[in-house]
Amino acid sequence: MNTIRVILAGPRGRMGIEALRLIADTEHFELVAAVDRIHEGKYISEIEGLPKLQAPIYTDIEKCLKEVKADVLVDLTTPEIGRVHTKKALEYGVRPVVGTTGFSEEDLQELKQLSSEKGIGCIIAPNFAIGAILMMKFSQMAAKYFSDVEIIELHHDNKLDAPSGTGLKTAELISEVRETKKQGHPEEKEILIGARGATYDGIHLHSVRLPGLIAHQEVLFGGFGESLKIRHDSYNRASFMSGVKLSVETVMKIDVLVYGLENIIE
Ligand SMILES: NC(=O)C1=CN([C@@H]2O[C@H](COP(=O)(O)OP(=O)(O)OC[C@H]3O[C@@H](n4cnc5c(N)ncnc54)[C@H](OP(=O)(O)O)[C@@H]3O)[C@@H](O)[C@H]2O)C=CC1
Ligand SMILES: O=C(O)C1=N[C@H](C(=O)O)C[C@H](O)C1
Repeated sequence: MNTIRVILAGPRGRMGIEALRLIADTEHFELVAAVDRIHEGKYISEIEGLPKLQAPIYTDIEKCLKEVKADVLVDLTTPEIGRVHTKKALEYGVRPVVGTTGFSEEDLQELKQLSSEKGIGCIIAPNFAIGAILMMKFSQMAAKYFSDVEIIELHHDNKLDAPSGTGLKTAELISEVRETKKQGHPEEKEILIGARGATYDGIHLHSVRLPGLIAHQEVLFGGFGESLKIRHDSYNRASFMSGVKLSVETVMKIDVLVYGLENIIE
């Protein structure tokens, strides 16, 4: 297999550190640079707690893309900077693999257009864990038979975006097949604003944030005298890494933007 040259944005983050380990442990991946908010001009190996990789750190994505020859940019940062990184990578012909969540519909449309104009592959994956992809697929299957559904996503309390990318993607997938309906009593009233959660196409989405959690989601379906619950739990961030690896390998073979690993894992 040819070596894939990777730039990683967000190397000191919870996901970034795990991604550095993945790159270090994968023979055909090479870390050629990292984009961080601080540590301009240093090497990853000089930063305490990070693997001993000899890759330079840049604080400016454009400078990095100009100076470093790379195939793929893996972005694990924040929506504000992640959208800039993704756009710049596409402009410089580097294929983005984006785990960062919180992009708007407009961001996705703009990036999709740029990717197709440039003919450069891009993967935006709200969740890299195989079990989470299956949870979303199974939920879409179930929604054909159960149109009453509520999503509860539970995350650690350092998460910036709500609902989670996974919760939103699940609602999108369900709404593709679900008969549109308003759930609950027609005269239902929220005594406390927000009690029924957010809604996407009439699907209620509830976000829980607690210390001790990592990433969890339940999709609850209700029918006549029965219910179905589909749950996924990530107990550590290593659970996302097989999906990151697959995405880095797959993005090299595509020339459009793919949103969601359910489109890759058949
Ligand atoms: N797709 C998936 O499967 C998963 C996606 N995620 C998503 O990945 C993203 C990162 O999550 P997580 O690792 O937990 O978050 P962290 O907050 O731990 O890491 C984010 C990192 O991005 C860095 N950062 C912020 N601004 C910039 C910038 N301007 N340039 C470069 N780096 C920057 C932060 O640096 P600093 O510390 O200095 O602020 C931090 O190191 C989130 O959007 C999250 O939702 C998370 C888990 C799984
Ligand atoms: O921030 C996180 O931690 C996670 N973010 C992603 C999301 O928003 O769905 C994926 C996973 O749930 C962990």
